[in-house]
Parts: sequence; C-alpha cells; structure tokens
Amino acid sequence: MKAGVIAVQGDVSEHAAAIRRAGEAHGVDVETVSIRRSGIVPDCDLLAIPGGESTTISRQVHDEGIAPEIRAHVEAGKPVLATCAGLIVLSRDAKDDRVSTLDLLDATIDRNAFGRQADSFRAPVDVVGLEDPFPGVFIRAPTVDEVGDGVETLSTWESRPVAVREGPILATAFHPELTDDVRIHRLAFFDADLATDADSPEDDAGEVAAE
Ligand SMILES: NC(=O)CC[C@H](N)C(=O)O
Repeated sequence: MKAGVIAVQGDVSEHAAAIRRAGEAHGVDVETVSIRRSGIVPDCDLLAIPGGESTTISRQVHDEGIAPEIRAHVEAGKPVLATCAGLIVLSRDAKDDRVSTLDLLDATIDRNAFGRQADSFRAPVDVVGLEDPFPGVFIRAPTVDEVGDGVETLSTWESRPVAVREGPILATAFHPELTDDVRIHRLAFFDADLATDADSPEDDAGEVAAE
C-alpha cells in the first residue's frame, strides 16, 4: 500500500512514521512517499496533509497542480487524514483570503481560534471511536466553525469541534503525528473500530501486529 504525505511544509516525517506504525498495527506494509509535485498522488492509496502554515500549503498545492489530484483522490473515496493546517486547506472556507481552500470538507474554519493567549497547549480529548482520550497537541490550532449535514463531529474542545469526519476525510485541529499514539491514523486509514479497545496504544499496536 502506498501513502503520500503532502510535503510542501510542516511535520511530514512524523506523519510518514505514524502511518507506517498504524499500518503495522493492521498487518499492512505501507510505503510512504513525500509529495512536492503533481503526478504522485494518483498512485497513492492514502494521503496525509500535515500541519504547518495553511497559506503556504494551499498556495503550493495549487501552484504545483497537486490540488486537482487531491480532489480526485477524495472523489474516488480514498482516505485522507488532514491535521491542523491540513484541515484548514481542505475546508470550504477559512474566512481568510490568503488561504485558497480546496472545498472538500463541508466546514468553515476559524484559523488560530485559540488566540495568542494560548498559542499551543496539550489536552486529552475524547474522540468518537476511541475508548480512551487522545493526547491532543494543539499548536496555533484552528477550530471548526460551521459544518454541513454530511460532517460528523468526532471530538470537541471547549464546545468547539476539533476532529471531524466526512466520507473518506478525517480532519483534526490537533496534531496526532506529534504523539506516539497512532490511533487517529488507524481510524483514518484502516477504518479501525478502537472503541472497545481498552489497552494502551503501544500495547494495542504490538498485540494487533503480532496476531
Ligand atoms: N499547527 C498548525 O498547523 C497551525 C495552522 C495555522 N494556524 C494556519 O493557519 O495555517
């Protein structure tokens, strides 16, 4: 299986490592590839769009001709995990002219919603589909403002959606790739039902891989 990580900017290697570990947990051998130009996404089964700066990422995916390929990937029903800036880039509207969003996720976004007083913080968040809270790492994080009917909210923080799912897209305002916990990558890419899984992520990954 081939997984592409949009590598314009941001925490690319962390996503690649998390995807490989998530694959291992499901007995799937995943090859990861960094994407900086067009022509690679069509060969990918899975796609991650990392955090970083959504202005830069959105500009580059358009300039490099990657944007229509991401659209085709989603329209083909292939999984995408988008984190933080990735969430902003996929949204319908980031309410900021500097971000040319792809309008693949029926949601509007508040960029930097948590404001300067709390640019970054960690907090455990409950996520639909996970038994135990997920260690949320929020870095100048956005929140989801309005969502369309087809969007499921998987997690909220202070009453605001911070993880959503629509079709093949799972998008988070926080950064699962910056933790050792690969449950979000497993949910996004391997359609795992981890809701009844009470083990710690590490133990859990080891056990499943050993089966
Ligand atoms: N950690 C992040 O990805 C921050 C995203 C940033 N707030 C933006 O608008 O692009």
